[in-house]
Amino acid sequence: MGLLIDGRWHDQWYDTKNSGGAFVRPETQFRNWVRADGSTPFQPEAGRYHLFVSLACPWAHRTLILRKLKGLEDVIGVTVVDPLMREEGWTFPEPDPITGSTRLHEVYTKADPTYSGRVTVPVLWDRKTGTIVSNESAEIVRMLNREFDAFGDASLDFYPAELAEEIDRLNAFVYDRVNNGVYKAGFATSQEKYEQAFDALFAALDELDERLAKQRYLLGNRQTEADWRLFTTLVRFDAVYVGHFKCNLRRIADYPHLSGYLRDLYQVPGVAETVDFHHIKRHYYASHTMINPTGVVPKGPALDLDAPHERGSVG
Ligand SMILES: N[C@@H](CCC(=O)N[C@@H](CS)C(=O)NCC(=O)O)C(=O)O
Repeated sequence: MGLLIDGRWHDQWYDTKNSGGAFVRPETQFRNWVRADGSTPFQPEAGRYHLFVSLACPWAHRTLILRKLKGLEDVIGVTVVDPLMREEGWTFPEPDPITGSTRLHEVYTKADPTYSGRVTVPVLWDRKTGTIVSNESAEIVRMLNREFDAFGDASLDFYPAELAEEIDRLNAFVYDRVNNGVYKAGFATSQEKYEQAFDALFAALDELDERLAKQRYLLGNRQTEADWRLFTTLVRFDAVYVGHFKCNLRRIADYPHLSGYLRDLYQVPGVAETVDFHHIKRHYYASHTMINPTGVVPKGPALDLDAPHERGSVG
């Protein structure tokens, strides 16, 4: 695992020395937008854009879910990286047909030969101009939700204007405490920073569980972007974060409402196809050798996400 400095790859892990043992996620750098109104150089077109994802990564997973639900599979192509992320960072099992790269950092230096920063998934690539439009999942999902409606299912809107403010507010809370919260717990190198992240995470899960006692989804009776952003962390939680990231006060299976809510979302047609537990477990347990030096991947836990969710009558 490493990063690019002036376009050159360096194998080096996150430095937590300057932050008292806390994991601090760096800002994403490619922040352009595909816009249907022509206000940017990136117009929506079928076959023009391509996603580079890891099936293990919760941030990339958001983009795969939106692509699936919005019916954009024939419009936007996908390349999946190898589950293991080691000395060379993310790599491709065979040279990527879109850019000819064997490692994701080559995709970054094709876009910007002097790029400095981490090489992360997801990446939204523009085949026409040979560059990265965005490597920020939160913004890619917004593009997929709205800007490709000429090609996908325009009747589905996961970020409706009347709920936008509330979605943004919940997203900020869920990002800090849950999505990034599990990483802050798992990547902390001091007891204190780990415990802070752990306490904040479980207080947030308790609050979300209570909220979901009264309503089927986070914003009421319709699925929104906020649900899919929470889902990708919940679905990894019992398989990986409980053990590997030491988030073990409770499992999602122990929460009366979050557990059914997770199954409810998992059973939305098409979503289960975006979930790959082999990639998920192998990536985390075998890539983070500073946390799990043997790289041995646990066989369990037994999960039954196809069990009845009984959420239809909530709210
Ligand atoms: N803010 C980014 C974060 C993406 C991210 O951190 N992805 C992880 C995989 S789960 C990654 O590629 N990490 C590689 C690294 O940090 O070197 C987003 O949401 O798109």
